[in-house]
Amino acid sequence: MTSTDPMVSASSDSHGSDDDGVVVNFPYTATDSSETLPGTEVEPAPPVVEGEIVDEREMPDVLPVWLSSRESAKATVRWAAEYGARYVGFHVVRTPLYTLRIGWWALRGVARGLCRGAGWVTARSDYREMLCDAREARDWDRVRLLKIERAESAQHRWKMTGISTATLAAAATAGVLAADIDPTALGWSAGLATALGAIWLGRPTDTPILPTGPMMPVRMDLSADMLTDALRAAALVKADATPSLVTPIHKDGAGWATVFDLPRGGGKTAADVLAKRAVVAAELGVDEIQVIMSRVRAVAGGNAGRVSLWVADDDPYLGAPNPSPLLGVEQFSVWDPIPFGQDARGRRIALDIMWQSMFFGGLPRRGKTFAQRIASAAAVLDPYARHYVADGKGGADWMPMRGVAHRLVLGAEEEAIERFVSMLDELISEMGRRFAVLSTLPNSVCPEGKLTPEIQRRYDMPVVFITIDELQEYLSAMDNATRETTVEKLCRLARRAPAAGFILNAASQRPDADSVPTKLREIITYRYCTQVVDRTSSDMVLGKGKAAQGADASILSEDHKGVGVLVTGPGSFEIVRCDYIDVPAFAEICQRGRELRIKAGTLSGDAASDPVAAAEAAGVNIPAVLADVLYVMHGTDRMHTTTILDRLSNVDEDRYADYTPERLATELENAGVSRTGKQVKIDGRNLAGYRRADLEAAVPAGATLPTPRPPVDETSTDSDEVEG
Ligand SMILES: Nc1ncnc2c1ncn2[C@@H]1O[C@H](COP(=O)(O)OP(=O)(O)OP(=O)(O)O)[C@@H](O)[C@H]1O
Repeated sequence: MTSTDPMVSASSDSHGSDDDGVVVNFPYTATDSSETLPGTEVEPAPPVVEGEIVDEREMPDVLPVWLSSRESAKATVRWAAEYGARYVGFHVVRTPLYTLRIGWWALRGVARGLCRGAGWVTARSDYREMLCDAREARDWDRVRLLKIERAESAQHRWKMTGISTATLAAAATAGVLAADIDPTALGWSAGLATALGAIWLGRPTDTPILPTGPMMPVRMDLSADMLTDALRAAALVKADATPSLVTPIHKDGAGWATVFDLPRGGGKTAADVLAKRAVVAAELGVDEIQVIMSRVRAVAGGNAGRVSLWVADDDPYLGAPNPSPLLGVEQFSVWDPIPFGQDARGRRIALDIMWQSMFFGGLPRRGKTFAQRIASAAAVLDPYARHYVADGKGGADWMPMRGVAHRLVLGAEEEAIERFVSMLDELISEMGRRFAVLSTLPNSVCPEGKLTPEIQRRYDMPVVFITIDELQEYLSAMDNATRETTVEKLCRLARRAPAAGFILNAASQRPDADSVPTKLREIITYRYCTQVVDRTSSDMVLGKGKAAQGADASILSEDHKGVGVLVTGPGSFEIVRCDYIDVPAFAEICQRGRELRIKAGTLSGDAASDPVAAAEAAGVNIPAVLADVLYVMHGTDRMHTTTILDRLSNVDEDRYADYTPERLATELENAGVSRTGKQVKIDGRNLAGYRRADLEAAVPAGATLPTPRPPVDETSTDSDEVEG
């Protein structure tokens, strides 16, 4: 997978039990992958660098490990600088304590110096000891001899002391007179020398002058012993065995990295290590979110017992949101990888979405919709992508799509469900038409039986982007039979339609079997899960057995907004911090997408006839309540007031929660709406409500709808059996 946009230098890592095609997190392994990961951009890994070689087949490199890449060198220098600053700060704070301690040493040194005075004390104690010994032995000759020697040596010491003192005094005087040395400076120097000498004499021999203390700038310092202990505690390595470090443990970015082999004879595999991430993390004294592990496969020189480990200094998924690179892009092609987010080390993850389908799940308010919107936003910037959008909640999340979506279905009431189902039918018809056309094309034009960018334009087959948010709202509101056929239709769209240029992008909140039908999930190729409560829920979104392989979204916390586990293949996954596109930014992207479509003549369907989108594009000011009511009435000619109020609350609870029918009527009247009738009949029920035409009539003049594009041959066939 390649990126055409230089901004999108994408990569994807894997921690799975079989990292097909992704770069393992350890940057010193060249290609830790066995095959190309479908859809994730692989950043070319730096060459293998071995510090202390365990593998005899490889020669040691000249440079140390930390100099093997610019990132590693920069990280090490940054770490050293931070360490240095902490070290200095640590001692500066303790300066008063050091002053007191050194003062005490000096006093003690002076006392010792005075007492011992150039060996007098020692000489006297030695003499006494020898004299005692001689007396005890009644060796009177020796006693006499010692006394004579003592007198002589005392004479000698006095003489030497006198000579030394006289010499020092003469030298000082000569220095002062001849060399014009300032006597004060001399005095200070002598004082300083004396003080230093005293400190030296008074210092306890077992105490260093500057103590070492707990001043590491990072929260985690990985050592070989710590790693071995952790693996032993996790029962991955026996008590008498040790893992072999393939690369030495070293600082790598905001963490510590190594590649290690499990010892033979222990009966454990790299997959066992990945499955015990939480235990390894606990034993290392960090959160499991900080432990990034992956297998190193044979293609990268690895084996079934080789693990690449990176332990982050801190939680790598927190911090200010990362704005999406799409915000600054004028136009985008869905045939290119979509910038999606970043991995733990800040490396870009891009998704190649052609021929894929996507599913997003997880607990509410963790960033599911935001993540789902990234792919849709990229496709909005492609004027040759046609959007079908269904939002079961009918909130404000997808409101900006009104200006670009060929079909837009909001809410999950009975009538909305009907429109949702007919949208799926329309898509399946279109899929059939496309396969019928593709099957007639010569091999030279359609070599793989799939859509190509050329076929896309020549045969009017825009890439179809199907966004379904809050899928559970639709499925849970349906009767069993309808649910079953709907799931079947979705499965057909996810399984067959990608070859015809259909990309399904669905999201569901509740990770249960009804909301995430297993047979649909298993067909979907990319699955993304934000925080969930347990491993079972995580598996519900990501696939059976994924948590056991390490792809476990229950390790995420409430603070991990916009962070999720992305599964991109049978054995590949990554924890991704998604790029950030909020609703205003998404609205700008949709505005741009609309302009691109008008220019390319591809604006179609609902968006082409939406008066509010046209007015907004023309810069005409529309009262917010009028725009919002028209939005919630999207696709319907009339609506009961109660339904409008419910839907308005979904769009903006703060604004509309207190609205009563009377208040709504007043606000709309103030916005220029004149009702041709106050009652509307829907499904035989005649209640207070509004007609869409009355509201549209109130949209200020000046909003011109774009010229409709030339009619497209909509001939469709129900046959979708011609596979790509
Ligand atoms: N990539 C991100 N970076 C930082 N914060 C984010 C990111 N994505 C989402 N958030 C934050 O998380 C909040 C919830 O996001 P979102 O609406 O997508 O949640 P959700 O899971 O779809 O919730 P629900 O199921 O209720 O619709 C957002 O309002 C935003 O503040």
